[in-house]
Amino acid sequence: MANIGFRVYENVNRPEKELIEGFKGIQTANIGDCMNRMGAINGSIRQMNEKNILGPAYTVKVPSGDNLMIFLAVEKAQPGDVLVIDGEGCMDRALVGEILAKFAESKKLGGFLVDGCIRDSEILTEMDLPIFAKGTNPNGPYRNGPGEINVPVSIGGKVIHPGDIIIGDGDGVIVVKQEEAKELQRKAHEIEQKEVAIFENIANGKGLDLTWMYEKLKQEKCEFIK
Ligand SMILES: O=C([O-])CC(=O)C(=O)O
Ligand SMILES: [Mg+2]
Repeated sequence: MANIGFRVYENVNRPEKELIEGFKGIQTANIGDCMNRMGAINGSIRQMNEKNILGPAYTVKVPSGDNLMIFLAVEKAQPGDVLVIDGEGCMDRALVGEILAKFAESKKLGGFLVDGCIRDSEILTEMDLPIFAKGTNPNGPYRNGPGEINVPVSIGGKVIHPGDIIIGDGDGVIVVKQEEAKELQRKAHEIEQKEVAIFENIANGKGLDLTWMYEKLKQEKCEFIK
């Protein structure tokens, strides 16, 4: 009988490195615009140290305030993997601190995305390892388990599967399925090009084309009052 709630799936279907690297330098906002503005996780999980995150999800599900399985996940993850930790959004104690972060950095992991809190934050914010979390709390975690590794997790309103591509910058985090990555990269580059033209027009004094806005106002019969 499977030990539901306390188990480790050891194999992860990771995307090719080149597929992941295709997102380098693309703003999350532009990727999100190619997903009908539906691709981001909740903004309560934010960048803690100005380091952008990019890599395949290595997921961990832990009970509120317990990090036993996070130690195992950091031990087992591969270089580049992003530790995606479903900590049930707990704000009452931290799940990751200096020890785990330095261990992860020594293993060249891709960073932490925590639906929960971190601590030792003055050190973590100085590190090169990308860290995204909901907040900080000096209360440490328990280390009792249970927990699951490489199961689908719920992070900020989105389901994240092991091997999904995690892309995060100062705006927040977008989650992309491997099979949709190539097309999104192409579309996001198109948006970048369009925006280059928009900014050129603004800079050259040509203003901003607001035809779409006036059409919308007309359609909704917006009233102008003198
Ligand atoms: O003690 C813990 O498990 C969390 C922590 O502060 C660290 O990783 O440094
Ligand atoms: Mg600590």
